[in-house]
Amino acid sequence: MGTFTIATRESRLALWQAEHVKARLAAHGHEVSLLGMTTRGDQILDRSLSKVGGKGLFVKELEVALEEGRADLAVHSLKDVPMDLPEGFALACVMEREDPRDAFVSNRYQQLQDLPQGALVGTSSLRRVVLLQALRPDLRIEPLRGNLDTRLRKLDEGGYDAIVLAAAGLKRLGLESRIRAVFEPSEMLPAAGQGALGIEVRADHAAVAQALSPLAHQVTWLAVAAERAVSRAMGGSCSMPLAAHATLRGEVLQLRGAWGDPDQPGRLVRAEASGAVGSLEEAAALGTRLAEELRAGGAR
Ligand SMILES: NCc1[nH]cc(CCC(=O)O)c1CC(=O)O
Repeated sequence: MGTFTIATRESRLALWQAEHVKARLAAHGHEVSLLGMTTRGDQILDRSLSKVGGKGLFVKELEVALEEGRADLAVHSLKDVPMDLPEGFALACVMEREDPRDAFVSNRYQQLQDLPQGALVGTSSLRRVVLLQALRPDLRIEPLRGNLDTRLRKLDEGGYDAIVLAAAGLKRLGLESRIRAVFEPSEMLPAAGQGALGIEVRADHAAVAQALSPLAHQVTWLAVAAERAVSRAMGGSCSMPLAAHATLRGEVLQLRGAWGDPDQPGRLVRAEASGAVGSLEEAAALGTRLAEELRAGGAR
């Protein structure tokens, strides 16, 4: 049995996720402690993330802690993890996915369709912006940043008619009652990896990788391998409005993707691909194929 330290951001959601992994490892007889830290992504709250450096901002400080041996593993929302980890790091485990869908949150309206003409919706995700514009071109969409509690507070203070958040984060924090409606993936396709947790380790740290193996969820891993391959092949970052979502039916992975044109609001390219997959490599190949179809449809 091992003794491990988890590097974690200190937002309520990050701490929930780290505690979740801690409990799972403890149930397998390991001794686990947490090392909380603040990342650049947590500090920069005034600018859109896509303008200041993207996904890596939430991950870098945690990787430094792993590198220096102050921690053995870092728990991430997979959605926030760059497609290619830096040399020397590995994604050792993908855990079972929570609800991957986006949620409509409002204090006055039950669903998107109920919003009046020109209503104000808060989100800073370019993916959500382009998908919302496709559903409701009349809406005014304004940036909304900060951790979950901050975003909900800004809604409650009257800054927006509605906001869109990942259902997974709300459910994990016991805030499910804030969800007025969930968007089905057919109307608002989730981001690659949304709702799944990924655990990063130093690539040479075999003991922790072994301890993590019983926590892995193969069905989720196959799905997110395909989704992340779409992002990788598209050169995806959070400055690209890109969605990718896969579900496994038996052996067949069904993958959908959508790309929004930042220069042409409302224009969306969609593609679908499916195939039997038995390995992460095959799942990733399906994602690469889907990216080719998006490109063939005009995505850049
Ligand atoms: N980009 C922020 C982020 N990263 C992970 C989650 C929670 C959902 C998840 O685990 O995918 C959220 C909040 C949100 O998108 O509303």
